[in-house]
Amino acid sequence: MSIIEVNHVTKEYKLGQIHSLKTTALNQWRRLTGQPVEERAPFKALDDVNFSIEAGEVVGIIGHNGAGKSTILKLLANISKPSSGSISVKGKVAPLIEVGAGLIGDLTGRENIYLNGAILGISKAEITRKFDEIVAFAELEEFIDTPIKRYSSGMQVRLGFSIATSVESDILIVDEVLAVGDLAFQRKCFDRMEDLIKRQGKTVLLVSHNIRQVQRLCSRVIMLDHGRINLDGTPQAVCDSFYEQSDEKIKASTVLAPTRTDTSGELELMELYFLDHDDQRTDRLSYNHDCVVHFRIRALQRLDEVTFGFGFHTTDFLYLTTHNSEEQLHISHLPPGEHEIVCKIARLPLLPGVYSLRFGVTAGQAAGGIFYGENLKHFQVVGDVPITVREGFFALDAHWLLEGREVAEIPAISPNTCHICNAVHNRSIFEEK
Ligand SMILES: Nc1ncnc2c1ncn2[C@@H]1O[C@H](COP(=O)(O)OP(=O)(O)OP(=O)(O)O)[C@@H](O)[C@H]1O
Repeated sequence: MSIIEVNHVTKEYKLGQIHSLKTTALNQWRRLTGQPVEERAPFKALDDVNFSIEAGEVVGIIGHNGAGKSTILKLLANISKPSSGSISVKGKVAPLIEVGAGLIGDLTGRENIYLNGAILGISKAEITRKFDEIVAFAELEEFIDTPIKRYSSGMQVRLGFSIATSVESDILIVDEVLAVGDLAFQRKCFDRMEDLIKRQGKTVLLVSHNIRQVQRLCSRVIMLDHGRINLDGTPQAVCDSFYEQSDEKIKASTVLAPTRTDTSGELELMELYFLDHDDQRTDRLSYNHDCVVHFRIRALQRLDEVTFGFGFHTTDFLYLTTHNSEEQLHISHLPPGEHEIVCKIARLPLLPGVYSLRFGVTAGQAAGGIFYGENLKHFQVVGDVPITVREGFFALDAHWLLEGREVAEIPAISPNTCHICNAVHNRSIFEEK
């Protein structure tokens, strides 16, 4: 029997109720002035959702903003009820869903720990036994007798996470809240979650926009799309598909993507484009094929000792690599006017996805450079990647050897002639004799 079962669950909200004050005032005004009052149809945050989870599974829930991720967690934590369908949860749930949820502002950290324990059905004796550990993990020793309303949101999350993960429970439900803490604390939470999962075999449901984190922690991932389950499968398959869909969305909106440039006024970037391996202008480059980046610039004055550089970054500004002309192209001076600079890239090693380009120019002694721009041009890398390459942004050109030889060259069974009976045995039989 599954530990969690979600059967045909639909959750409806009335859209107008989200901004209730504003909507009420607006409707009142319309009634007074004889205008039709806007009545909106109920909106389905979840639409006929079905899944079950076995004990010990670690399930990530991903999807775009408003896909229904938090709504599912709230239903499972019994914070809200489905409009139709049924949910069965067997076991004690420790939810960590909203910053400050379950904490009472006027009570101190100490009082909140006991209160939360009671809500989770934990005895006072157990809480007393775990108290120091909870406070130490949350790093709140100094503030434990301060009312929670004086805590920052990060401090509240630390306390909430520490309580939820210290008490005995069967199912841990964690929403995006972890992103609120500082990086060092996020790391600590991540390590604790790994420990709960790997050593204690706890059932965990995790909502996160941090797909890499989901991929690392989870054994299964559910992707939601407009309140429906779009995919349910292995982290690799579901996260890959999510990346592909996000890349497509980004690609579709890239024309309007803002560029970021900073120039001293000595140089202008006139044009920037790629040529593919067939010398065609394109924004679609092929993985593992040669390509060329063209930069057309205008020097507004004579420039001395010029170096060009460019790099690739992801659409969320993770810098991947840079290359500069310093060692290959010594430009002692560049006269005013237009110039064309070309950089040839051999066997583009970027894995399929959407990326963007940055470009910079330094001249003379100017420490900060005379031109720098990023997000200048989006491009897509397409192509088939060998199954040896699984994740990340680059494919290494690498080869495996077994005892100094390419594995493929060694026959599965190596025949040897037996010196006793003259028959051909495979190597292991021969060696045993
Ligand atoms: N209390 C509510 N009243 C009305 N609508 C709501 C309420 N809670 C959520 N919704 C709506 O339901 C939809 C799903 O919301 P939910 O918070 O589950 O999305 P999510 O996938 O967690 O999004 P995000 O990634 O932005 O946190 C959204 O359109 C949201 O506006």
